[in-house]
Amino acid sequence: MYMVTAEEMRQLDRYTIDRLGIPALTLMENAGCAVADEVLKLCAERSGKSNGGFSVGTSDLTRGIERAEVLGPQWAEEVTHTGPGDIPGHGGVIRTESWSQGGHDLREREHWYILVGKGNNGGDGLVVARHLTDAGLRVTVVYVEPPETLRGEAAAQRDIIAALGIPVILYGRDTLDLRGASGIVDALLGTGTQGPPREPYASLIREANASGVPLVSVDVPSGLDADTGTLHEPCIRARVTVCLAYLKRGLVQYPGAGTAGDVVVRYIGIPPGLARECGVQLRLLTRDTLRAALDVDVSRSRVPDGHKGTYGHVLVAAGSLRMSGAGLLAARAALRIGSGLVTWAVPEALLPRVIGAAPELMLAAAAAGGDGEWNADSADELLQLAQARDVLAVGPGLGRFAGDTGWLRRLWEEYGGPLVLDADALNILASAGPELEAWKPRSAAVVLTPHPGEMARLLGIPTAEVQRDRITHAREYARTRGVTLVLKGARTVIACPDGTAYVNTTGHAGMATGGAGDVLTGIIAGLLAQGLNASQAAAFGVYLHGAAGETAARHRQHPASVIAGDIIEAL
Ligand SMILES: NC(=O)C1=CN([C@@H]2O[C@H](COP(=O)(O)OP(=O)(O)OC[C@H]3O[C@@H](n4cnc5c(N)ncnc54)[C@H](O)[C@@H]3O)[C@@H](O)[C@H]2O)[C@@H](O)CC1
Ligand SMILES: [K+]
Repeated sequence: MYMVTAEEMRQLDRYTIDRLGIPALTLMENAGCAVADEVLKLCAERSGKSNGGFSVGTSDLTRGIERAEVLGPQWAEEVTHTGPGDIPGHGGVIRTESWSQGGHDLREREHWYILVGKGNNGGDGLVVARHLTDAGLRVTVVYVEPPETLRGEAAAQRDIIAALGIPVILYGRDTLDLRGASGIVDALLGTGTQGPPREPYASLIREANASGVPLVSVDVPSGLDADTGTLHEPCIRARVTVCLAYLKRGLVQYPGAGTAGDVVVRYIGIPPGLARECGVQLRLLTRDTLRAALDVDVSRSRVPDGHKGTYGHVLVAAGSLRMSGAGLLAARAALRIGSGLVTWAVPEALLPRVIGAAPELMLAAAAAGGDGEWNADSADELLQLAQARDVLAVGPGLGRFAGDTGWLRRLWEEYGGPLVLDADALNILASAGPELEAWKPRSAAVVLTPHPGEMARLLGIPTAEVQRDRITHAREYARTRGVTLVLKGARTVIACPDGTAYVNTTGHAGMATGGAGDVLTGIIAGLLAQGLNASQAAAFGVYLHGAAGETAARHRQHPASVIAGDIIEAL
């Protein structure tokens, strides 16, 4: 599934309207219909009729066109049998699907307020108001600005609402108490928002949040930066966000993801493939994306006559006296993900202490010096060890590194296979600063796996700035440095040198635990060793890491109890 910025969405809208000739009013109609459908589902869930929704012909992609799920006796479609379909000459079934959900009951129970802004988001809201009225709900439209100020398609919708006699009030002039509502549709601000909501929008958003009533946002919660996920003050806290046509980036990145509630992306008539044609390169990372966009064999089939050489040999250079566990976790994860062989290189003095820690691992001593720490002399030994290995992973638990950037530069320039850099290796890379420009470009892949703090050091900016727009920073770095970059944290971003990028959704907050990152390094290295390219290994590795964390949480019965070793065991 593609993810777009507000500007990309505007271009896709314009293309659909101007070049394909689909009228803007049609898109707005579909949008409003889709949102009304989601509101009705919420009503049905609330009344206990939770085994379905009700949809009109503008149905979404996943469920196909012209679906009608039956919600209960008074919602049922009428079916007239005109004869068995298999007897020639007898017609088929006549089925009438009524949008009206009917019943006095519903009107008594459901009174929805539709908060309408001045732009097209408000226009969508007016379509919702009409459809909910037709479905039998009690509806009140709340204009935040005088209705005369609406323009274009939104003005056309305003006139229809007036012609139908649907009750409207003007915020600030008429009395409004949202607390009595059964639900609120937030159609105040969409992708056309500039900066924090101004008055009177801001006050109305605060009132809606304070009402305690379930909120359904149209496209994005009003007050959310659709591109970055930054929350302006104030911002709607939605129960459900019905996102139109394509997922907006801000709904997937925190803190935006935390204020959007359940996000439903609905088809509104814009061809789904248009995003690709228009050059959108950002996708949500799902099994489908892995299969279709990244060509990953998610079933992980193995050749029947394979041997350990078939599945690659990883060299992990990680761990030091005080942080040997980081190295062990990375190396064990590389094994568990299916590498044929894994060699774990440690400083010589550490070797006797880790023998037997994981009998499946091969061990190697590097960085002689007697203090159990890494030093600059180890470059030769590592390069020699790496020659016969398919992947080199460096970084977890290196600790104090007694040397300068020259050590890493040698591994970078002289090792010919894929390189995975994490943790302390990233700090060495960051300290290289602009000198990095002079490093010989690698022909084999580099995968960097920074957490936000490490990313901030790589970029020389504050961590908060990285977090403010994770997608943009990750993509910029990957493109300019020619590396595959995994920016860790909730909703990990995977950015590739060609500009494509993915946002992961697997995993949970319980994975914020010591060593989880080391496990990811091992997973990615292990996938590279098995022949996946850097984008595949990074994306699939992140996806599997999160999915394994979910399995571990179920096993432990609480996410907080998951520790890094559990993630390895759950792989
Ligand atoms: N363009 C299209 O073809 C379609 C657009 N759609 C809807 O249209 C929305 C985008 O519509 P618009 O571009 O009209 O923009 P919006 O409706 O998001 O908002 C624009 C209006 O809000 C005002 N505004 C902007 N920032 C503000 C702030 N911080 N405080 C107070 N007022 C502010 C502007 O003056 C403008 O009048 C989408 O989110 C979606 O809901 C859908 O109808 C589908 C089709
Ligand atoms: K909105």
